[in-house]
Amino acid sequence: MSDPTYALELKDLRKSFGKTEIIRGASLAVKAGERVAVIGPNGAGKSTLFNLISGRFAPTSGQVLLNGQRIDGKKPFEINRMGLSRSFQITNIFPKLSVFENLRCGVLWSLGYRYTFLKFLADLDDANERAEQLMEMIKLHKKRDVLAVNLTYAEQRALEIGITIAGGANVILLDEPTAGMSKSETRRFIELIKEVTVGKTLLTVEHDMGVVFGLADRIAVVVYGEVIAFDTPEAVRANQRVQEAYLGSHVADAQVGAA
Ligand SMILES: Nc1ncnc2c1ncn2[C@@H]1O[C@H](COP(=O)(O)OP(=O)(O)OP(=O)(O)O)[C@@H](O)[C@H]1O
Repeated sequence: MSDPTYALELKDLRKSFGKTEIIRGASLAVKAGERVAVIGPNGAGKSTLFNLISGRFAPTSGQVLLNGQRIDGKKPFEINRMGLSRSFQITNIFPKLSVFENLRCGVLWSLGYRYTFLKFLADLDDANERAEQLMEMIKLHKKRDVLAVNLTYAEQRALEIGITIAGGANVILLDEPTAGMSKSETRRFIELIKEVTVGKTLLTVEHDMGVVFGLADRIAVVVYGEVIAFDTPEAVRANQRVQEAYLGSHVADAQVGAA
């Protein structure tokens, strides 16, 4: 039976590419409103998990449930309309449109096939209003008419988050949201992510341990295609199996030390 108290559930999820099994029975149950960081060594399968959740890949077996409903095997846009939105490491903003226009496109796109042309005209006011609200939330209201191409890198990432949340999805997937940012930009950005995802369920793939410990209520540790631990940052830090499998590496030690 599915449990709608979980915003997102993975049940014995498996994915093979050719003969190689990359995701090997991953299970995870994320409560509504939780912020979860997915960590693990390079090649552990974090991006593949995100691709399975967002519908880019269909699993070989197992289930993915969004708010208690099966979504495995559905198309990305169907999953999006059911309430899950993903932003990519590769930016998906329109460079030649302004901040406002980018957000409005995000809002209108999320309305999808649900409206006819007449309804579209009626919705336009709502979409404008929602785009203005989003602009305030991501603190780009002073850049309203600036073309996205002319924003700083950090501003572009903020815009991308605005587009990701534009449709009002309640489960948000962010792939390395602070990649490429300076330390001070990263600190500000973590606060921004926290603010704009209040009341939503957040999953991030993250390499930066400072971000992980600053953002996550719980951490899912993926090693060799399985979730070997899912617990609070403190408990994960103290977990023997995690230390052996992942945090024991020199690089991770240095990262955790810096956190
Ligand atoms: N489309 C694909 N076809 C074949 N193999 C793939 C495909 N996508 C991923 N893989 C393989 O699956 C494994 C896991 O990759 P994945 O990108 O999910 O790991 P990751 O944990 O996100 O790694 P990183 O931290 O380096 O981004 C890798 O060995 C990768 O080569």
